[in-house]
Amino acid sequence: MTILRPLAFLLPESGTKIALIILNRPLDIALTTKLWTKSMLTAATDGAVNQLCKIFSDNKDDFLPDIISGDFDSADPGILEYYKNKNVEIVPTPDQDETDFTKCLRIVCQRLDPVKVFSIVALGGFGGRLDHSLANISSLYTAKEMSSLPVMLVSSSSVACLLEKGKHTLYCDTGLEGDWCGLIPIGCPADHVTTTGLKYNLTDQRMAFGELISTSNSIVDAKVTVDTDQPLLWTVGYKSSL
Ligand SMILES: Nc1ncnc2c1ncn2[C@@H]1O[C@H](COP(=O)(O)OP(=O)(O)OP(=O)(O)O)[C@@H](O)[C@H]1O
Ligand SMILES: Cc1ncc(C[n+]2csc(CCO)c2C)c(N)n1
Repeated sequence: MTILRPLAFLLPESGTKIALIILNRPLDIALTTKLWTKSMLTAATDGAVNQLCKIFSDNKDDFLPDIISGDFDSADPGILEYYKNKNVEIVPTPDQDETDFTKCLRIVCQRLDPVKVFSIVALGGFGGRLDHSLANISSLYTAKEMSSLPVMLVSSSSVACLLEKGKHTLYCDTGLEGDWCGLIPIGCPADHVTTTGLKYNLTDQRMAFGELISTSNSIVDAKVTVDTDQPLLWTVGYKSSL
């Protein structure tokens, strides 16, 4: 059984440290700053350095990532040079069979101390290109082979993480949960899914695209349970402040 508080990484408590991966999507200054201060390790993937420079143009030295990785087809060469001169570690990941995010996750999982970090947060998971967004979800599957830490994909209004087959207790008690959630059988159908704590619960039901997927659902109990025979994507909206 796993226990997860999916939005804990958004709380200001200093005891809950994260590893932060910045993806190449427009960044929100307030959210990025908040997550940065909670990070023990920060990594930027390729074109994400352009996004960092855009929002922190006047104070980018206060937000130097620990690692910049990628195939470097998107990062502005001048910006990359800037970070290199600031002694930021640049890790080229030229392989063209995996996305920069998957390759960055592997590096981060090798470097982080799983005792000190309670989750890996990837900022900029959705929006823009659908192929990238789907690849980012696929990376959540790959990440399960790299680390037992939860990986949270974050966009401007949604958070998503992968629930492996088995029983899960999700504490949705941060006060930041939005008014919608979803449970999606994205890799393959799940034949037996039971939930509690949701407005629309499932009772030993089959979930599959073209049959039943759970969208526009909502949390009605601070404790949500999910019992599934296949991995499911859990997604929830969040409010940017309490
Ligand atoms: N439009 C997008 N939507 C969601 N995620 C994105 C998008 N664009 C980029 N990303 C994420 O940011 C990472 C780094 O982006 P980058 O600029 O390197 O994209 P790319 O060069 O087009 O593709 P790749 O990252 O696969 O080499 C990607 O691996 C992906 O996870
Ligand atoms: C079947 C298949 N489809 C697409 C790609 C292309 N691709 C996937 S990830 C990636 C890296 C992008 O930075 C690239 C180019 C491939 N290799 N194999």
